[in-house]
Amino acid sequence: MWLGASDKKDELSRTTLIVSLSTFALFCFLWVAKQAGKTVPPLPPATKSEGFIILSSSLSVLDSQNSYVSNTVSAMWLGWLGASSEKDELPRTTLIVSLFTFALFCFLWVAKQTRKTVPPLPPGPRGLPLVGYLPFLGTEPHKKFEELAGIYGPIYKVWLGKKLCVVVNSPSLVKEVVRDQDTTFANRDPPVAALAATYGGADIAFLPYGHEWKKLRKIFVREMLSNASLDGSYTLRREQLRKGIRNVYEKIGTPIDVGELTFATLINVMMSLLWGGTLQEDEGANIAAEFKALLAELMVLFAKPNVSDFFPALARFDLQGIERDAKSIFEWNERIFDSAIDMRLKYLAKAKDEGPGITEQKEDFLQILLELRERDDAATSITTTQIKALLLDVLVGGSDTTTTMVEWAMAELMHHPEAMRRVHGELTEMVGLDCIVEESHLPKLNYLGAVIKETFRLHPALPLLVPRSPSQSSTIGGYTVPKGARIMLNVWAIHRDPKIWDNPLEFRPERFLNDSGRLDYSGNDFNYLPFGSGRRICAGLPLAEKTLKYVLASLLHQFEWQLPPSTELDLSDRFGIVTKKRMPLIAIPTPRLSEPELYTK
Ligand code: HEM
Repeated sequence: MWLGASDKKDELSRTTLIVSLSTFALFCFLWVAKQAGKTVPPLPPATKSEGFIILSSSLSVLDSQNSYVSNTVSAMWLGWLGASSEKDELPRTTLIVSLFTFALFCFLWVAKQTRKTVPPLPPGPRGLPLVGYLPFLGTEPHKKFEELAGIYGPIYKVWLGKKLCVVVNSPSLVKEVVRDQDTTFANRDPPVAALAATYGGADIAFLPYGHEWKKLRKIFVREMLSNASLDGSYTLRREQLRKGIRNVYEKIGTPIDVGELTFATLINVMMSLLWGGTLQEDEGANIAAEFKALLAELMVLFAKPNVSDFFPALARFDLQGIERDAKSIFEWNERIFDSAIDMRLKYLAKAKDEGPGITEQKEDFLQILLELRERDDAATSITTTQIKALLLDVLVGGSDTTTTMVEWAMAELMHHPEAMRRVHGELTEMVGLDCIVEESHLPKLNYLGAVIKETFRLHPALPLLVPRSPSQSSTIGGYTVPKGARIMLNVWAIHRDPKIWDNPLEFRPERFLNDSGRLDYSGNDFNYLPFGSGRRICAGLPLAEKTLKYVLASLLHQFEWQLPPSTELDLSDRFGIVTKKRMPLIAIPTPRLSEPELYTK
């Protein structure tokens, strides 16, 4: 079959084989003819060249059952090859040529087989020399990637400058990445700006998979965000949220930027979880305002396409100054963290002098982390840099994402009055209009839960998750994914795939009501992945889930929200590290609750 095949790639090795076989046949013919015309010659003196030894020993193996014949034949070969008779010249040359050609054939065949076992790179659009597909990506890469999925299928590649990106668009291939080969794909591919702003990538989000990442993640999930720790910090969250609600109440009847209000509230919530009341009231307020500006700037920097990321050879020139700006944010950040740590240490020293009891109220994240720093055990103790990296993960991971989702959910509800009525109905029934929402109410708010899930489906905050990178060359969907490539899991396309979702572009929370909880945030169903999946799934998920529902339930329970007169609701988005509403949601609150005191509690 192979000899008759017309595959051009096989042509060279086929020709080589044919030449080698025919030369060998010619040699056999000449040798037999020669043997027929003479008697067996006496044994010549052995000439010990390497080739003779190999040849003789291989013949011995072939004929190991008859050592006499074997010895005789090998002796003949040795003698014949070593002889200098002119009569032997032709068959000898023929043998050498045939052996050489045969070896060449074997070499080509093995090379071809090796090539065959390495699958090709995924298909993908052709780009321009040097810049690849960068000029065609536009300002909405998530939509462009969705469009390309329609053309190239469940996996494709794009070259962005010198960076090979592989985009995975189907649940079954996402599963190959985050479940079947999760360890291999558990590295990140941090952009230059992220490295500059996160202690060189020393935080959970950007550390490569390995011991340090596992240690920090364990501390984050088991110590900082454990159920006990979250329950214990409820009063901190409640206090900050109540402050936010009071703020809204003071502006009743006037247009409010919902995103701005939520962001400010969440920064306060996160800072309170980080270091509680360490900072004085007005100092805390100043720092919260500074952080707000800092994070907003950081998000802009992270979202900017950076030449240094696409052309690593140019990174040291920092052509756009992005690394420089990220470093200056980092320094600012560093000062705030240092001062909070310093104040806490002074407080602890004072507490030690003044006797026990005073430290008990401070079970915030900073306290947990400082206690870990004091441990002698290298496996669990952490450095000051790691403390700051973890604090940063809470602030960066927790504020912009959650704010974005509050804004989207509010906007979708205002766009779908029937869904808004249902949410209000549920809140009235489960909480009542004579008291305020507490976290204990949240599990009962099923419809609001479905609204949030549907919002995540239509508007995933990170539509391509946080890119991963394989630690070794691997195969996904039958294609090679080389070590170090950037892997983007296209949650945006999966959440909008009509083969998976009925009328995917419609906002229909009901689709999550009757799924018996199958579609949750755990990342086990690869059709629905707003928080990612596998080892690298969002580390802040328990806090995110709680905070988002708590903030939304409170804003919706206590107020009706209307658009300002003669404005229209805009539901378009703007791609970024977190993909948000293009236009801020501006809405006018009016009170829903019976007693004004309920707003100032
Ligand atoms: C609505 C809110 C949030 C959303 C939508 C969100 C989404 C995500 C996503 C998609 C990832 C990447 C997962 C992957 O690669 O598979 C991620 C990672 C991460 N998130 Fe969140 N997140 C949210 C809130 C939070 C909060 C509140 C925190 C911290 C308290 C947080 C901390 C982190 C960290 C540390 C990582 C990196 C995990 C790792 O690489 O191991 N996130 N998040």
